[in-house]
Amino acid sequence: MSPSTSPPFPDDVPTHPLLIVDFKLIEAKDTLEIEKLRHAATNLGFWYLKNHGAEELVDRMFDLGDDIMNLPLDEKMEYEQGDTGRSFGYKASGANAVDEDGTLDSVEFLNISKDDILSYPTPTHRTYPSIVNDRMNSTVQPFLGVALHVMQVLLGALNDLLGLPSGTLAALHVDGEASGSEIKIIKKAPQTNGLPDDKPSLGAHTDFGSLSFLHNRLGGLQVLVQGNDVWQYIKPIPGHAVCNIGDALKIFSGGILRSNIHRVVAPPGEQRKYDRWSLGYFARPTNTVILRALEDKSSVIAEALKNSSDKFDTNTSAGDWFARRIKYQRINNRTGPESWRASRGTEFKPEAA
Ligand SMILES: O=C(O)CCC(=O)C(=O)O
Ligand SMILES: [Fe+2]
Repeated sequence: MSPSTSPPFPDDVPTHPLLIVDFKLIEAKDTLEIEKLRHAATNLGFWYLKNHGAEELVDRMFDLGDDIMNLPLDEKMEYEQGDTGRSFGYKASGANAVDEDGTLDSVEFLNISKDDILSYPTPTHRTYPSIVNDRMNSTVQPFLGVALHVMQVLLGALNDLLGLPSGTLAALHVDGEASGSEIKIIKKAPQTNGLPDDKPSLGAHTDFGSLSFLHNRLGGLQVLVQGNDVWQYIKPIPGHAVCNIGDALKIFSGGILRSNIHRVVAPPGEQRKYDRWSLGYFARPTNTVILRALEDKSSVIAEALKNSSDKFDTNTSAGDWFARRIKYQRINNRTGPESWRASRGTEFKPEAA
């Protein structure tokens, strides 16, 4: 699993270079670094983040993931997320569609709710395998602590870039108010089902929430850059997280921030023979927050809306938006291509469906 024991990322596949943002400089309110963040968040909506302070905890979370995924399937299935649009818990490989034809996904993951971690040992939403509980204090809570700090600093910087009154975005993401925020540990075993390597193991999507903080060791994550019809890999760089903007921030910002489409395929080259792990923290707004542009709070956003045909007013709460997207990816809820369309977010273009 560690970078030293798996083959290097090949140099003959299409990759997309991301800007590297230094977290410590953002924290110190360095003007040039904040400009770099502005560029990344408004153009591709993806960037590398270095000096985030989570690296050692990420390794411990991957060890936890390994122990969880090695549990017998029937034990993991006791914690299955179900078909009602709930995200927290276990999802077996093949439980979701990756496209409108209903092709099955090939990743398994465990999602652990921020609310459940903060309220532990009292569950807010649900319980988890005992391996998670056993490492709650030593590993899960410390990782969440770093992730929440990173999110709070980045949300603060984006808040100011959008010309919002101080604390506006923070007030939409309050710890202790129920939300879809979660840690996600994903395993993709080497492809054995004869599917070609470029068949997505996790279908093309935009992220559902506000900001994502992603860690991976092997390649497989790809972005589709606007104006380009070739999917490009994001090459993992040791010690660097990948951050990206999700639908909620795109909508709050009236489209100023970009929520870009991405997917996961088999790792490239020799890496394809190895298990691929990824770990994410997904920050999402409080469930009751309505997803609409914050034009009444920022002249910058109001101005962006004037020049846009989209009014960014979904009339939907963050909780409902999130549940809908989860629910209609589930293969058990599939009636036809319309189910996949019902699971789409801001990336949805009828002509591309
Ligand atoms: O595994 C990855 O690298 C990306 C996962 C992802 O995009 C997601 O879970 O939303
Ligand atoms: Fe994603």
